Parts: sequence; C-alpha cells; structure tokens
Amino acid sequence: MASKQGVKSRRFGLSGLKGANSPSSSTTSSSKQVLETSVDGQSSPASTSARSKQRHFNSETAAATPPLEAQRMKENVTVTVRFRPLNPREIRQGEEIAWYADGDTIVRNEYNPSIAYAYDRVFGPTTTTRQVYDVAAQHVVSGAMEGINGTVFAYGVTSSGKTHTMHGDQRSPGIIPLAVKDAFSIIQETPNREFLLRVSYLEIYNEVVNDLLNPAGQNLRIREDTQGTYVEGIKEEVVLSPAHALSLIAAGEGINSC
Ligand SMILES: Nc1ncnc2c1ncn2[C@@H]1O[C@H](COP(=O)(O)OP(=O)(O)OP(=O)(O)O)[C@@H](O)[C@H]1O
Repeated sequence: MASKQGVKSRRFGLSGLKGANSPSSSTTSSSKQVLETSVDGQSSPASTSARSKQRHFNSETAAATPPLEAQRMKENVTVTVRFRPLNPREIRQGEEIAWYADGDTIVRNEYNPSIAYAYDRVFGPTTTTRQVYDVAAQHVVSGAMEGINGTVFAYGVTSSGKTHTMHGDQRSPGIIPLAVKDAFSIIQETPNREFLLRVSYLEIYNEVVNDLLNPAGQNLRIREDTQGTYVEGIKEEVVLSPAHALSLIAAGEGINSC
C-alpha cells in the first residue's frame, strides 16, 4: 500500500439482522478505515460522509457553548480525535508535539493556546484502542444490532494511526476485531432473535471501487435504490463466527497487497 500513490479508502461492511428501515448513526474518528454496520440485509448502505462538527473557538466563546455532552445526544455523527505518541524516529529527529488533548473534548495548540478546537471526544497518546472503542464505537455496534445503521471510519494523514486504530494487532486489537467480537456476543446473548451477518470488504482507490474479497470485482458501481446505497456486484459472505469474519478481512488484505 505504501508504494501506491493516490487517495485510498477501505470499507469493511458488516451487514446484519433483518429488520425495518431505521435512521443512520455514525461515529467518526478521523475515511480510510471503515466499519459499517447495517440492518436491512441488503448490502452495505449508508453514507460515510461525516459532517464535521469541528468548531474553532477561543476561551471567551467557550463559556457560551452548550455542554458538548448535551449536544452529542442530538447528533447522529460524532467526531473523535486520537493522538498517537511520537515514534522513536520522530523523537530522534527532535520533532515536537504541536497539538495536544486538553481534557476530554479540546484539542489545543501548543504554541498558541488560544487556538483550540472542540470535538465530541479527544484521546491522548496513552489511551488504549479498547478505551477508544468503548467510547466511540461500541454504541454504534450495539445500535446496529438493534436495527440502527451505523458507520465507524478513521480519517487522517499518512502514519497518523488509522490502521493501528481500526485493525490493531494481537497485543492491541483494533476497532474492527472488537466490533466483530461484540456483534457475535450480542447474538449469543439474544437467543430469541434470528440474525444474519454478512461481511463485505472494499477499497476506494482513486475513486475506483474494488472488491477486496473478490479479485474479479474491480471498478464496481455505487448505486442507490429504495433500500439505500449499495455497491453493485460486491461479494457478501455470510459469517458464522468472529474468526470467520476476521479471516475474510485478512484475506482481503492479501488481495490488496497483490
Ligand atoms: N496509538 C498508538 N500507539 C502506539 N503506536 C501507534 C499508535 N497509532 C499508531 N501507531 C504506530 O504508528 C505507525 C503508523 O500508524 P498506522 O500504520 O496505523 O498509520 P496509518 O494512518 O494507517 O498510515 P497510512 O495512511 O500510511 O496507511 C505504526 O507503526 C503504528 O504501530
């Protein structure tokens, strides 16, 4: 991936349980790494366009702003910022932190403290992915299992930590494996309902949609019908366990690296 030029975004769709149409709920942390959950049993629906709630303000105007928690209750889109620590190379090169998390909701400029932005939630460099998941993604997953469409996607410059946050590794699982695990736990805890989970995985590379679960699925078309937005011809695999879902994602990564 690093060798390719251009803008790429990836979407992992987990479409599940049959049910009625419902509003959409999205959580965004930064549009590359995407977890999408759906209820309509069609294909991956919903839009991933996040209306940014970013506000620029100074300390005088802050007092006039309604509490963020109260505002958040009304929002279908929330924006979460996660700072990663400087890596050893950056430390060696003497790079400095220019922005930092000032409390739970403010990003402040180190050199000019009057420049600050408010988000729904801000996490500093010591926060674990599990903590990010619990605050920013868990409710989207549980909502999806109750019939509310949801999307979680990571957006950020190269090397900002999107893959770390969304995929993670064995030591620190990312949002996608945590969400898959949660979805199956909810299914187990809800024996009186019937669920059907299907996984799709695609990339958008230079505005071309490619199916990461099917090498033949290149340059697919995005369409819309009464059920919502879908990618025509995308492969959707029914999944029966967390390991099964994650093995499909891993296989999709294999297609990507070809
Ligand atoms: N919260 C974190 N804590 C520790 N290390 C992190 C954190 N976030 C990212 N890193 C490390 O920083 C490096 C870059 O992260 P990552 O590969 O996730 O970035 P990316 O946004 O996906 O980059 P790209 O757009 O180039 O694919 C990796 O070595 C990753 O392990």
